[in-house]
Amino acid sequence: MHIVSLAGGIGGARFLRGLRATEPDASITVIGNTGDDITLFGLRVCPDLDTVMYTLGGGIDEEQGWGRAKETHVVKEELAAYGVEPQWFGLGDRDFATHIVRSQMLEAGYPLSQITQALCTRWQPGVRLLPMTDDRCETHVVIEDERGKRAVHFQEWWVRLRASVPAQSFALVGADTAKPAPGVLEAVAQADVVILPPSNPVVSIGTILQVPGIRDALLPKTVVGVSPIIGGAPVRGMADACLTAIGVETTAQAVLELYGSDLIDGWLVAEEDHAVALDDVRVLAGPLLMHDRDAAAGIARTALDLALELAR
Ligand SMILES: O=c1nc2n(C[C@H](O)[C@H](O)[C@H](O)CO)c3cc(O)ccc3cc-2c(=O)[nH]1
Repeated sequence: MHIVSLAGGIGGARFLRGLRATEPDASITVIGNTGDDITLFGLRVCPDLDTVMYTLGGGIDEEQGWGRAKETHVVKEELAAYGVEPQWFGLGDRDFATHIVRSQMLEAGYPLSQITQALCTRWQPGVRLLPMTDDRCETHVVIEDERGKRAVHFQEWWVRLRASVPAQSFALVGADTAKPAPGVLEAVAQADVVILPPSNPVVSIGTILQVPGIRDALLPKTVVGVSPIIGGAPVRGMADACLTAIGVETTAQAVLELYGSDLIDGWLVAEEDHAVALDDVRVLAGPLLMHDRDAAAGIARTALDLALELAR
């Protein structure tokens, strides 16, 4: 069986760990969000690809959900001692090594997809991890603060500002000319089913769907999504701030409508959202909180079973 999944960071990675556990013999291709990528200190950082890679590879800081386990921060402290900005983004020493390898390979001319494959040789995530695109494509956020109306990089809004300044809009800079990375459209064409984890519907899944060609390739497929919203609040993260910015309510119903019934065939919601309904979409209610690995595997199992049933 071949499963394709789209994924952002922490929620997507934990869901994928559950998917891999519940269906260990399946071939799973993960199309990762690279809209969060940022260049810092001359190094290319790909937070969502790394979160998936470390989580599935056993190297993640489990409590934090991102970055490396047993991390130290000597380089960060040394950079701060030189007064080098930004100091609001926490790169650890072990994590720095990943960004150094990636940046060296980019400098040598390798595309991000091949670099990600090379990094995964070490981590053996048990899935094929592909960036959504090899092209540079970054999410910027239009905000208005005491410095006026301006666009900041997504990470500045997310990490430094903690989404406290309302986003007026998001712009995926480079999206118009971006192409899906090699292997992305082929994997989708070969997929038996497609699963959308409970990742951020705007700046993770929504970003991947903006890469020209990806959404269209998914339309004829059986796609099951797991709602990232439970009872009017995000399962984790600040998805509500992102949804509000694009004029969408923070409800499982509104996110389903945002994705659209042309894309979604099955929609998994929490018990309290059992009333969610949309023509041509099979809605299933069940436990949706990923308390631990078993819970994540259970949710992934339900999503996969629904997808397999709908694909029949
Ligand atoms: O809240 C934070 N999130 C950090 N994240 C998470 C990241 O900003 C976001 O959660 C994702 O981009 C959203 O999916 C990191 C992820 C990495 O791979 C590497 C470094 C960081 C650093 C931070 C950080 O300092 N603060």
